[in-house]
Amino acid sequence: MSERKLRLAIVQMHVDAGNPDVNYARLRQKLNEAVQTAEKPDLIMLPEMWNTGYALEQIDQIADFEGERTKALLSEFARSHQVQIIGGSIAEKREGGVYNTIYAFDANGDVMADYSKIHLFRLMDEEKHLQAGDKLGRLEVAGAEAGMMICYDIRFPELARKLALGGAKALFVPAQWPNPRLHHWRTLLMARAIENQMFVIACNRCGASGTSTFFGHSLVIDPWGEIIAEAGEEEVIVRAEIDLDMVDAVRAKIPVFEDRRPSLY
Ligand SMILES: NC(=O)CCC(=O)C(=O)O
Repeated sequence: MSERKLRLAIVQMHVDAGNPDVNYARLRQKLNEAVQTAEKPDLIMLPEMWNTGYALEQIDQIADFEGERTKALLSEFARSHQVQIIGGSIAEKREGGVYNTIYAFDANGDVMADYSKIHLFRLMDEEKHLQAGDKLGRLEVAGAEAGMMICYDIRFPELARKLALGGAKALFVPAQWPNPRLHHWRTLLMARAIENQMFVIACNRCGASGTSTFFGHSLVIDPWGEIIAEAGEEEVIVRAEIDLDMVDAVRAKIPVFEDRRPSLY
């Protein structure tokens, strides 16, 4: 397989709000399922806040301290299976409060990047319980630049554009995006892919928590805006293969980045 190709395994799973022990056990099982294929994935991706769900009233007590429990599990799994992991996001407690943080691991189990959600979602009370991050999510996959955003972040096209201008060819988006906004989810993800001519790989949770239901529909979208893979509403490992060289081909065909007029806007 060429260096620019990536086999993806996207873990669309249920999350038990307020019950980290159940979620860590479920995740371990899902990771094992993700690598039980004839062709091993190069990269596994997880959904947003999979360790605690949106149990925000108790988040201070149950968030993972400095991500230690998560890093121990994901680093060991990445190393022993020689697979990269975009560790969804977790509720992470550190100095200053609780953050909604992605840790990404290379195939040696080392943390290659981290990103804490920078736009907190008021409709789910995030701003009352979480702290916003203050840096961009950049990493390298298959020898190419890539970016990370979390859920509500996709409503901010400037952020995806900034990552694309910085060289990102793929955007990873873990989410807990509930009903009834499936139309927004699919449309915004497709728009980010088309306008930035990049792959968008989005992992949503499924199942119900309290009065919220989550529709899943994890997606892999190519730089032309075509959907390569899409889940339904149930727990599933979505598998897809992408070739990052397609980004250069699409950008050459319609040279949006050359035609920009930043002096006017
Ligand atoms: N967890 C989130 O950020 C949810 C974002 C969302 O549902 C939206 O409509 O935006």
